[in-house]
Amino acid sequence: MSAREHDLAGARVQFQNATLAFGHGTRRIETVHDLTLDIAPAEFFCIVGPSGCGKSTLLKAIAGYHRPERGEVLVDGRPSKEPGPDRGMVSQQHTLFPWRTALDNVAFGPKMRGIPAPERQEAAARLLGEMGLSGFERSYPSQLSGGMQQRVEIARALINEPKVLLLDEPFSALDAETRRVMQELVLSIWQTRKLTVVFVTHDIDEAMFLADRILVLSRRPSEVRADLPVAYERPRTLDIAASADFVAIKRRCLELVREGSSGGKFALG
Ligand SMILES: Nc1ncnc2c1ncn2[C@@H]1O[C@H](COP(=O)(O)OP(=O)(O)OP(=O)(O)O)[C@@H](O)[C@H]1O
Repeated sequence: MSAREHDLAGARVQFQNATLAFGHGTRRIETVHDLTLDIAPAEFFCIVGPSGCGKSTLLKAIAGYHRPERGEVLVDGRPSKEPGPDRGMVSQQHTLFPWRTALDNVAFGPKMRGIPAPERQEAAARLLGEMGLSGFERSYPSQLSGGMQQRVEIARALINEPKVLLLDEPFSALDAETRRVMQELVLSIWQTRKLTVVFVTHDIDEAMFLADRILVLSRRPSEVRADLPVAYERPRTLDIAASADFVAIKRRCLELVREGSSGGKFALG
């Protein structure tokens, strides 16, 4: 691995006894309680759990938008105190500037960092090509489908050469077919760039298709219900998905999330 490749490879993400909360006193809402977690460099890590348990807050803590009340959130050993280009985030909401073209949206980060126009535009065009959007550089977000807008969002995160890609239910608004294509795209980005990916989803099938590991969280204030390795080769074909072990992991995930949603007790050993 060259020095540059080493520079670009994924970062280690760690939570050390981290408690995440909003507000104070009687208005305090604790989302995540005393979480200790180690996500390896270049791991594809999925988080599932009941609605409102704090999955997005976890991603925001890694991104540096939310500081832990107690404990630490570390990226390559350094506390994540503020957002930075080493952590790119894509969510379900569209956050593209509607008045900028796809190219200018993607080139916006480098523009803010003072990268000259020809260089940033060339990099943005290259990434849009990689996302399958050649020919749409001059299109505005309103002229693109939901899936195409998400491709632009991903390109906008990738142009900063992040070591960690944070994806917050990025495909939940897309139809099943587009969603499957986008999942393949994210896998290919991850495999090519060796990034660490932290992916939040409500969809266990999506997590099973993508993840090296699945973290199942309980209801708020959430704690870890299970941390399940999904050690299957990719692509995960129908044969793999139908195997008894694979189905058993999926079933366990589903039961844990359902119990979490209804407040039931942890029943599986
Ligand atoms: N800025 C904020 N101020 C106060 N409370 C907040 C804030 N952001 C989130 N919360 C609360 O924290 C809790 C966790 O929210 P979060 O969005 O992290 O959950 P989630 O698991 O991602 O939910 P969902 O699956 O529904 O997207 C919720 O109860 C939410 O109302």
